[in-house]
Amino acid sequence: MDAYDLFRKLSFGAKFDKKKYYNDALKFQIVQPKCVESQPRPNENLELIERKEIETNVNEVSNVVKDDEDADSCKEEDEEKLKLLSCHSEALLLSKSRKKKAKKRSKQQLLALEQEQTNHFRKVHRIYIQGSDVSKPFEDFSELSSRYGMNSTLIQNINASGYVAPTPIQMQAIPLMMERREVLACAPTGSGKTAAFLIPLIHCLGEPQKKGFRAVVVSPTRELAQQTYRECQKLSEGIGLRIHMIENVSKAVKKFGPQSSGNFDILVTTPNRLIYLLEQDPSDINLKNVEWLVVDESDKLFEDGPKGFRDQLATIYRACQSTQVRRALFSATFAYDVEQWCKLNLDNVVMVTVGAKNAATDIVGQELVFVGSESGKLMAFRNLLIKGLTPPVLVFVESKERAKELFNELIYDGINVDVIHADRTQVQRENIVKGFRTGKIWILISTELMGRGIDFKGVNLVINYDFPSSAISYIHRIGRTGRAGRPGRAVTFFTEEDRTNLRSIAQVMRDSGCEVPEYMLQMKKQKKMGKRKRKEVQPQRARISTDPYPEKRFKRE
Ligand SMILES: Nc1ncnc2c1ncn2[C@@H]1O[C@H](COP(=O)(O)OP(=O)(O)OP(=O)(O)O)[C@@H](O)[C@H]1O
Repeated sequence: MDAYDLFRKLSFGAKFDKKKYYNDALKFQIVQPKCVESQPRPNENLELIERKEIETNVNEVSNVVKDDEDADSCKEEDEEKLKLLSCHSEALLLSKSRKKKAKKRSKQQLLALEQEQTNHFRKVHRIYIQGSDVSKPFEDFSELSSRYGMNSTLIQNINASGYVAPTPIQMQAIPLMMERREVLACAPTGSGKTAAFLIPLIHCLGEPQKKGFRAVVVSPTRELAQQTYRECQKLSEGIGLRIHMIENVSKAVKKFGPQSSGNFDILVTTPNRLIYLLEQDPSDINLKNVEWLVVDESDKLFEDGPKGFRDQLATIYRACQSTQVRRALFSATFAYDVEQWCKLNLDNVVMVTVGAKNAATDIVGQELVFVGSESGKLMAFRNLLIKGLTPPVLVFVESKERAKELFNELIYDGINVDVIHADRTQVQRENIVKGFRTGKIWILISTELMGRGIDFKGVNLVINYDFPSSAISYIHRIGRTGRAGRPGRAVTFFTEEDRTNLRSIAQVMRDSGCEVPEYMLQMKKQKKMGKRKRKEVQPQRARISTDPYPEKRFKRE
């Protein structure tokens, strides 16, 4: 290859200003010589013949030289070719890697865009998360079949329950549990937490099996366990899973003990009954195949002391020995202890919070009413009755004694009222709950027993006859109204003696958009106290009575 060839190859595709560089282009044979229309001049022919002769001579000489140089020039030619080839392959590689990078960049951009959309979606629904690789929330129940292959019967059951769209906690907690992630979830009262854990649980268990219990749901009260049991039955209808409660411990030994068939899948229980069976020697219930352990009202169950379940919960955890066990904790209120425990003990836990932590649901209109004294409470209550109340109404008092006292006062007013507390028999409690649900009972007086988790549809009004002992208790009590998006109302009586908790409850009210007098928020903050001390600070309330000496203080046994 000569210099001309090489130049032609290297300049292939390049554009020259052929007018400006005509002579050079001609020299390198990039353009054809312009045709001369005129005849050659007479001397020109001679010149041409001479030039041709000279050229032939030169060619001959150069051919001789060329023969000698052939070997060398071939080598050079090869090298040039190789250079060109390597240039070409390098260019190819470069364009390939550029394409790859562009593809990667566009994939990253797509992922970033998707993440931005997900973040926006969470922001709109006030879903806050903590944890790594958090599953994408979903918007529509039908997505569960396309994303997770959810059983169509389960989807039908969800629709049959009247759940048109998922609530925010369901949007985020369901995908997490479907992907078998351990979860600590905190969402407002009445926001559908029960279905948020039951739906993925039913999906994950799949077909019924004969391996004994594969899921355990722990609730703090029997009433709540019964309610969860019913919801679980409703959602798993037609799937065949066997759901049980521990009705009677001696029957439970036969049903679930070592000699049993193992023909059961989900257990919904309070801690005490389960502990009784676990602590028999040998144990009367086997939890070694448990795949899901759900703790409802987790902050309550984590409380220690005589009313707390912390020790029982620890025993239940130990009994669920499978390395495959996944745990999920749900509550409307958040406790620092629970969060720390989850961070330490759960596997790559995801924490989900909907709305502000420890906030009252904002669809409940809340009022604080100063009633002066205990006798003032009864008057204020009767005033509300005179103005007209729309049942069902739930009234909270501090203790079972006070529940009985108020009941005895109201029963003579000819009101359709009943009372529920721990001294009533199981059958009585069940009948009362049923009566209140079906509208037979209009006003139900209760202790803290009904404060958490109970879902009475359409409770119009909650009256805190006795001031709640903490902001947490207030949030749960007033959360019995304003559920599943329906509006509600809560009236809280207070006296001079209730100033200890007034500030924190006023703050909860302000945070959920209610008006409260400024002085309440300016009151001195209470120091953190131990349980025993808090009990001592609880006001000694006068007996609820219209007898001649209602203000007489006395100590109840
Ligand atoms: N997606 C949904 N659409 C409409 N209603 C729903 C949906 N999910 C649940 N519900 C209904 O909302 C009500 C409250 O649900 P649930 O009892 O689970 O609330 P919760 O968050 O557990 O409240 P709490 O903290 O008081 O225990 C129930 O009546 C339930 O049937």
